[in-house]
Amino acid sequence: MVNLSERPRVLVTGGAGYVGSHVCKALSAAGFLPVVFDNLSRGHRRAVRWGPLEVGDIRDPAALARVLTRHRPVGALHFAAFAYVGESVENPLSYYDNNVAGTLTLLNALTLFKVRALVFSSTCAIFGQPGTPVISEDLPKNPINPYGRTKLMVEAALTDAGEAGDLRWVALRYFNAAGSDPDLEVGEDHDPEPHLIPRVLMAARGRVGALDIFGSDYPTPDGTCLRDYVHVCDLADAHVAALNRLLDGGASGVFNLGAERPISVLEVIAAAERVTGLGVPVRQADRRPGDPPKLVADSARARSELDFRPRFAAIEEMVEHAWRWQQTNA
Ligand SMILES: NC(=O)c1ccc[n+]([C@@H]2O[C@H](COP(=O)([O-])OP(=O)(O)OC[C@H]3O[C@@H](n4cnc5c(N)ncnc54)[C@H](O)[C@@H]3O)[C@@H](O)[C@H]2O)c1
Ligand SMILES: O=c1ccn([C@@H]2O[C@H](COP(=O)(O)OP(=O)(O)O[C@H]3O[C@H](CO)[C@@H](O)[C@H](O)[C@H]3O)[C@@H](O)[C@H]2O)c(=O)[nH]1
Repeated sequence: MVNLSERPRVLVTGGAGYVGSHVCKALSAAGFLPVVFDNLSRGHRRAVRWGPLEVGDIRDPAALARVLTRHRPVGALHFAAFAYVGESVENPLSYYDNNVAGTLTLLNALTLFKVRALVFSSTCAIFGQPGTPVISEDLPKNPINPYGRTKLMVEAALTDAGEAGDLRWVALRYFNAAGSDPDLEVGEDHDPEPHLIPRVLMAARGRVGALDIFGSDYPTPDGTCLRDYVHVCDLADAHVAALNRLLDGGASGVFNLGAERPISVLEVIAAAERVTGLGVPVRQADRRPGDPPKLVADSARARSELDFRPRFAAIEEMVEHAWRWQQTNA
């Protein structure tokens, strides 16, 4: 029997949230003890299942110092942030405060406690609308919403801090996280829920009214936005690989993580209708400010350096796992 307290501890900010909770499960399976640090503003106590929960805010240096003193982690994974494109356009200062100022406070605490390995949740929203068929790491970064700008600022801070000191870091730029744990131990649980796939499923079940399709006049084949939906469990595996790379002495780096397929809003709706056997009521709506028409990853670098090979690349699998989770939990 493995003694949990002897496992190497890793700090997981935002580990009570959607992506963070799935990563905690993968970290635990890989032999780590995830110590979740979360203010529960958007996460859930019940999603913290594989290690202790420390309730606190990344903008609070004293709370961070207490947790780092108590647990002495070998590395950190940083998910805590606000993460909604539309909300960031409406309330940008809260995004700069939480995502930029909060991360700087965390970085100072990690430096003080000599935690030198950090995996950061970045996003494809840092690119803006590059206009190329797929997005590789080195394309120009011109974010078109405050959310993307906050994440790009953090990448700049990490680059500079890494060059000036001992910090080694990996920024994982996810495209659209989707699906949920097929064992149904954790899932996507936001209130209110802004994301497309859960909202489509809620509309199918009659839990919300008709689904608003934000824009039908984009320069895309069916006029709706194209996104690259990537299964949250595949993202979780990439985090474990990135952490191990850093703990093994590997170099800092940035990686784009997607399933490398463009899927439109209408295609998500069609997949949901196939999976559920239900019709999804829809309504044409205006474009949502801040939305680029198309975001699709080139994940070749992650494939070669992190052995990133999505297990659940089909949109139907992502929708099916999200559907099973919703039916049992919401
Ligand atoms: N979901 C996606 O498609 C996606 C895509 C790209 C990047 N990301 C990034 O991944 C990370 C996780 O996203 P998510 O979808 O799981 O979001 P989420 O809202 O489900 O999880 C974020 C967690 O962080 C916590 N948190 C927020 N501010 C905090 C603070 N100041 N102090 C402590 N805890 C705080 C919340 O309570 C929540 O549990 C975010 O950094 C997000 O920007 C997400
Ligand atoms: O009710 C809805 C909800 C969404 N959409 C559209 O569906 C697409 C996907 O939207 P959503 O699920 O809200 O995801 P994004 O706005 O693409 O943002 C997610 O994906 C980004 C990467 O693309 C991450 O950085 C963000 O954290 C994450 O929230 C977009 O074109 C939206 O306009 C609708 O048409 N109707």
